[in-house]
Amino acid sequence: MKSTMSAAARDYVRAFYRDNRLNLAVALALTVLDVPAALIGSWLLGRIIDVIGTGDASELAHLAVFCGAFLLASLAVSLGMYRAKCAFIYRALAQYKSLAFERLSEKGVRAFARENTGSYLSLLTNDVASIEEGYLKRGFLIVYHALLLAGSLAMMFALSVPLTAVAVALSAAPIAASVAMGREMGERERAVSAGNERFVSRLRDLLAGFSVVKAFRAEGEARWLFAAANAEVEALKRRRYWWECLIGAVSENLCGSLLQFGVFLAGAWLAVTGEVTAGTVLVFVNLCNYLVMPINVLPQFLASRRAAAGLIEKLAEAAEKNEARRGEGVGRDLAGGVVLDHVGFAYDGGEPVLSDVSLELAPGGRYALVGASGSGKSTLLNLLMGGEDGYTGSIRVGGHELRCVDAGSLCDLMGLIDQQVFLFDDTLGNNVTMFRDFPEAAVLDACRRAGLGELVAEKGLGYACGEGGANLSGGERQRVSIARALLRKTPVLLVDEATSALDARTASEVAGAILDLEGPMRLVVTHRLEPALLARYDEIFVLREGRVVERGTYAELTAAGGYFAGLCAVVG
Ligand SMILES: Nc1ncnc2c1ncn2[C@@H]1O[C@H](COP(=O)(O)OP(=O)(O)OP(=O)(O)O)[C@@H](O)[C@H]1O
Repeated sequence: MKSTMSAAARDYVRAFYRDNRLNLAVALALTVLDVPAALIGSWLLGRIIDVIGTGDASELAHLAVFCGAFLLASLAVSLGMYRAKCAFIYRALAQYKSLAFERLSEKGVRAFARENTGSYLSLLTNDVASIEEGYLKRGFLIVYHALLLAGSLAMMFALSVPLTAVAVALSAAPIAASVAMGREMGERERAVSAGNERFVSRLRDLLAGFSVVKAFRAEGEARWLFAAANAEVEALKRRRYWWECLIGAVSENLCGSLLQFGVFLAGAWLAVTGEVTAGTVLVFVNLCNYLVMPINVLPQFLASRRAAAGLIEKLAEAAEKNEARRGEGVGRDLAGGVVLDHVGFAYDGGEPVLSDVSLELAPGGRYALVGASGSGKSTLLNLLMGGEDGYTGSIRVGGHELRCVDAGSLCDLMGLIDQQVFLFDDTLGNNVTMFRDFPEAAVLDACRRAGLGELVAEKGLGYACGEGGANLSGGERQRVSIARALLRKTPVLLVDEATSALDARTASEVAGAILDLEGPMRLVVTHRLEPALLARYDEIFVLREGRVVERGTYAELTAAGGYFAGLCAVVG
């Protein structure tokens, strides 16, 4: 199984064993010891029957003492085994999930824009539960049952060769049936994983969009969407469970009844002819259970383990997709500024969203990007954030072509104040610092400049923001995003309609605060065409259907009386 795994998937398997080999070794050693315990139990039953036949009371007393000691010893072995297994399995899972999250957090920014986060939720919840059951727990059970099968056969062989031959012959058909059916199990397990992924995606959307659903009175439709996803995943689980039961029933009926009756009858005949004792027949009948069980479960367990290995592979593939780009580092002085030269861009081979865009943005400069809705403003900011590589022309950042710049270095350069603000269900302070260490004075200063001064003075940095920032107003949420960007002090600040949720006065104050900043180059997308603010930009770029149709200072553009002047007239 290991050889078919990719190198990336093997990394995840290695995460199970990191600093966990001692737990594994103890668990395996005690699993191995548990096998003779089961076989000795069968042997004891046979001995007791034979002693009854001889009527030797003192031998029976010895056996009773031995039985007591044996039960205590096997209990100790079992408890030790379970404890070591628990220690191994749950450490392995914690390490596996940590590695998965570490790899996901290293992905490029475009990964989270383009991929379905529902699939990651499923990979880290449902699939982890399948890996726990199918890969880790069943791994031990496979060892146990394989040894039990081998040990039972060896013991049978030692007790009676002809009776062992009968048992093996009667096991052949059910083994073949069980192996053949086990293959289908893997398919069904994978189908359940894919169904879980779709279910989690749908549920996440319905819960995240709950307010929209309510506002639209679309509860009935939401229930229908949920019901469809729910029914699909449960139907897939039903198919999987049915197959599991079918394998069990076929193996148990074919193997269990046929084997036990067959061996019992053949053993009785050998006992009548004096070849074996009655005790030996009883031991055989009991050992048949240890043949039936492994034949019943081993193909299933091996199939589940293969299916679970497939889930590890799936996670490895998902984590590798859209990996953050490693490339050239760019100095924070941003020598040469940001230069776009005849840039064009289209989403997924569609119509061009940007065409022939050429801009020069100097370090420390103030630039505004204006244009009607859908003219490509956000797309342009997204390109500068490294969100898409498929542009034509050239974008040079500090002298380096953007698509060759290291993703981490680009993040250090670019701060984004976005339209949509994500807030953690945590304190105001942690939401501003994003859990990183900053001097408190710097945090307070950023809050004050972002217009959060009053809130912080009244409620403090420890104020709980609530889920998604539910305890803050829309404007306060946006100010948190502005405070974050101010605190990071990146050389470039990209601002996408950051003041849209603020009232006119606060919006002007916040936009003014961004313009007042010393140091960063600012590119501000704005629909607010306030003359007092627009007059403060070094240059305004006017986008129309993806093209820069006008550029200049506010005074120049208004004097020209073109498209920009028209936009100002409409908005004003
Ligand atoms: N991820 C995407 N995939 C496909 N098309 C997209 C995507 N994002 C935006 N578009 C399309 O690209 C065009 C430009 O969108 P963009 O968001 O850049 O415009 P905008 O000027 O920022 O608009 P607004 O002012 O309304 O925010 C639109 O036609 C939009 O539908």
